[in-house]
Amino acid sequence: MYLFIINPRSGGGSGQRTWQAVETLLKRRNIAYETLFTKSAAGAEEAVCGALSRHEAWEAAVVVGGDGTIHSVLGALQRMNVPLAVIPAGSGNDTARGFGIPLATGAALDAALTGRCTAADLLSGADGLTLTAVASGFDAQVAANVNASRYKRLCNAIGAGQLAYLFGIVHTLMTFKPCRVSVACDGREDVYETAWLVSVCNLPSYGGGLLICPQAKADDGLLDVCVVHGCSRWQLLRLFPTVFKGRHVTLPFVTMLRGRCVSVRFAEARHAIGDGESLGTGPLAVRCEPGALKVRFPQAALLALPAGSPCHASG
Ligand SMILES: Nc1ncnc2c1ncn2[C@@H]1O[C@H](COP(=O)(O)OP(=O)(O)OP(=O)(O)O)[C@@H](O)[C@H]1O
Repeated sequence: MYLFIINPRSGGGSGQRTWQAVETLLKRRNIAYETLFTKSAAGAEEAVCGALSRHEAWEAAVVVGGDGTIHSVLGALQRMNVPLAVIPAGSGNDTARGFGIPLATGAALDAALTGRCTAADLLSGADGLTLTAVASGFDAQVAANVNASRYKRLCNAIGAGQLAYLFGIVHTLMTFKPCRVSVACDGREDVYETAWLVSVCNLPSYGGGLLICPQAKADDGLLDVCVVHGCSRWQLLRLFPTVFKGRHVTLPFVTMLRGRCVSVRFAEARHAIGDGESLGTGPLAVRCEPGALKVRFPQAALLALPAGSPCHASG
């Protein structure tokens, strides 16, 4: 039995359209499933636990949505020990990218139904669990500015949601000020006087494919950290195109770290996001929870994730 968790609003309405396509395929293939439509992140965990308690043997809980929707159900899936599968329907879909899950609906459904499982790490902190990355500073401010903007609604209305983030980057670049940050990684503390951003990653990308920590692996028991500091606005702007290929990591104003426990303390209040969702403006302390979540991924992605094993029903 599969539980489909659907956020119709994700991807500006793509969740609803994607579910309609999935439903047709499931009926055609005679697959047994239940559905849970969630209206907001608040209460999603409880609703998922309630739905999962009704049966013993779940093959997987399949999220039809984006990274934010996945974020809202991580605690429930970990608690109920049910594998996560994903049909990407968000705007970023970095969880899917990180596990080699295709963005095309039919192929993603195949992976959900016939894929293998890996025991993926999670980031755990005071604000709960995160699967992709916790980002603080400039990137999180871009997200906050875009979400509060009029241009986001305008761009979504004309079907150009990604354009809003380009506006957001330019808007934030003009107003954001770097400041001192202290980053402690497994007990070793470093201070950066003019830091733009600190990203703590479990998967390589966020923001719709920005390879901020290209070496991050979901199942290595470690968190990868990227600190951008000591550069001008102009240098930061020029850094962006290089992040699509992960080539920024060798730049002199980029420091990469790796560890199990990471804390980040900016000298001034700075926004933070986990899986793209707001975590407020306080200091961060996150640790890696190795192998905390089973995730289904396609057979074809086995080379990238060698720890794959057959998925077993859970209860
Ligand atoms: N379980 C949920 N059900 C309904 N709405 C949710 C749920 N979890 C989060 N949300 C809200 O829906 C918004 C959009 O969902 P989601 O983040 O999945 O899609 P997206 O933002 O389009 O894609 P992505 O996160 O991949 O960039 C979230 O920002 C959040 O406000």
